[in-house]
Amino acid sequence: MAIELRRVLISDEVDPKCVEVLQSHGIEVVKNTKLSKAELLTEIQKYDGLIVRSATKVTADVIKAGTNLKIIGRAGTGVDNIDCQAATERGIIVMNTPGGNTLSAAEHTCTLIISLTRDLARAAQSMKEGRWDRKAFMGTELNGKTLGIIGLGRIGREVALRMQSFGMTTIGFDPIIGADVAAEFNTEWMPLEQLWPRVDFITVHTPLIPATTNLINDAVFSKCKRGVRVVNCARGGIIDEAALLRALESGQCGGAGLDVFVEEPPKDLTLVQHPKVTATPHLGASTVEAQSRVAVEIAEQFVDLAQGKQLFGAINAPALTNALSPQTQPWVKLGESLGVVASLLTQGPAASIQLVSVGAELEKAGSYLSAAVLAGYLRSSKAGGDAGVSLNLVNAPVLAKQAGLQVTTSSLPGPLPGVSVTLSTSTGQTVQLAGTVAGGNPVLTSVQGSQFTVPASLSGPVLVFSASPSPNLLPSVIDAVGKSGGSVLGLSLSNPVNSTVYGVLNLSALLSNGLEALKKTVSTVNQTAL
Ligand SMILES: NC(=O)C1=CN([C@@H]2O[C@H](COP(=O)(O)OP(=O)(O)OC[C@H]3O[C@@H](n4cnc5c(N)ncnc54)[C@H](O)[C@@H]3O)[C@@H](O)[C@H]2O)C=CC1
Ligand SMILES: O=C(O)C(=O)COP(=O)(O)O
Repeated sequence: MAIELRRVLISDEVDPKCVEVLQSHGIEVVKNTKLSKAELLTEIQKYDGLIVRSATKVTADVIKAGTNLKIIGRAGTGVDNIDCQAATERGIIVMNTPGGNTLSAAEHTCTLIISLTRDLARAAQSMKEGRWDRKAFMGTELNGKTLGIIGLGRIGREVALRMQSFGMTTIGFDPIIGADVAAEFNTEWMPLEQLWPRVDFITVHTPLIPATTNLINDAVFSKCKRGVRVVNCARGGIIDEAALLRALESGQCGGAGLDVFVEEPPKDLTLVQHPKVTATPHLGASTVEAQSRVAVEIAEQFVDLAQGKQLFGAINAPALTNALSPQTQPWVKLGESLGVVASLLTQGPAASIQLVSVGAELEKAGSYLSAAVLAGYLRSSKAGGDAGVSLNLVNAPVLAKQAGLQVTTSSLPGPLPGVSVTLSTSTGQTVQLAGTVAGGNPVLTSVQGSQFTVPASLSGPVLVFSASPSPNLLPSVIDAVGKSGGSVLGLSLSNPVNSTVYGVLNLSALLSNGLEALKKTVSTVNQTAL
């Protein structure tokens, strides 16, 4: 499945290679780093894709204004400047380039740690001012000191390896990376409470999330050795700025290296101008190499998606990850169609959907199949999302969850691949559908356990009905379709179950004269374009 990407806006200072790669694949690119918020709100609707660094704030109103937006790319790591929840709800993919700037951020962190031990910035400044003040700048060695690393992900571990070469002992904490993995980069994992009293330096390498906001605060400083030094090259706010200032003033904190701030650029310069602070203006990723890498990576990730090759770096579209290949496309279409048919055969909101995939080919397909069923169901029943938001594999799972729909998926072995969907409504109605892909096209094989003698094609305009079995049923239905202004391209009828048969008619076009004539012939009838 390719995502149509005709025009992309780059609104932050991204390396020119990004433009080159996109343009060389026929994607029109506008780079404008001077847009005000108001201008961005009007401009954004012209674009299918947006590429940013950390400066552009991609807020919910920008996302809502981006009525054609399909993808937001972050040429870098942190996506806290993008309202990912709003993007997900509108079915917009958010992707970053994890790893492209890791080494630069790690090197910058090490630079700040080393600078702090020798008060490098102030010493250099004093010489520029004509002084030769050797007594004022007595440093400390790193050798033999302990570095506490909070967040042992990509950057944290590179910092560990580099600082070990200065003779530092590295200890760290991460809720996901365990002691065994930490040991691989010679770092002793320990709970925070054990870590605080042991460290001479602390460096943070986590995302800014509720659990890490103000992670280093007054209470933490009080548990550390007097004179502990801290570095934040991750996100402003992981170290409580007010608490840091208090600790610097009291001497509990001996120095801070700050690359990031709660407000960027900071209006209040008290911390930045503090003599014990070495501050840089969010330069962690600002190297020629990192910028070149992230620019090319984000552009290539966009191109891969536009060409339907692969989805890499997406942070909000788990269902899409395995759904892009040409082989999976008919299955996605089947899932959507089953969702639509389920909505046509039920009234009232769905309470639960159970999806069972059959066969080894579909063993790992549960996530995109269920997302496809939900997208089809929600689209058809108009049960999820704002009007005007198109439902897709990105937003359907989250909108279904918001609507309180319980979704379960499982897989069964079987010689022939297939999908079965059981949908129950809050009023106790249940519909069970099964389908498969035949000749590359989605088909319905049964309704309520009753098999179609010939599987019903789930493509194009269809009419779905239920009726009491009777020898005259088919002639009457075909006659009624004719009276309603339509012509029948194909027709499939299920075996009777509980004195009901189900039928799918493939039409040349949706019936323009409505369904009144048919309603006289069958029990329930609906039409839709699949
Ligand atoms: N200053 C700059 O220019 C740059 C800053 N960054 C920032 O650096 C940070 C780290 O980036 P990466 O290492 O690439 O991310 P990562 O995702 O590889 O690692 C982050 C780690 O933090 C851990 N973590 C999450 N919650 C935690 C908690 N409560 N306590 C301890 N650890 C926790 C995660 O489990 C994960 O292992 C991010 O905030 C990113 O935005 C990244 C690149 C450049
Ligand atoms: O990648 C990140 O998380 C960064 O913080 C880098 O930010 P930047 O692209 O330099 O604005």
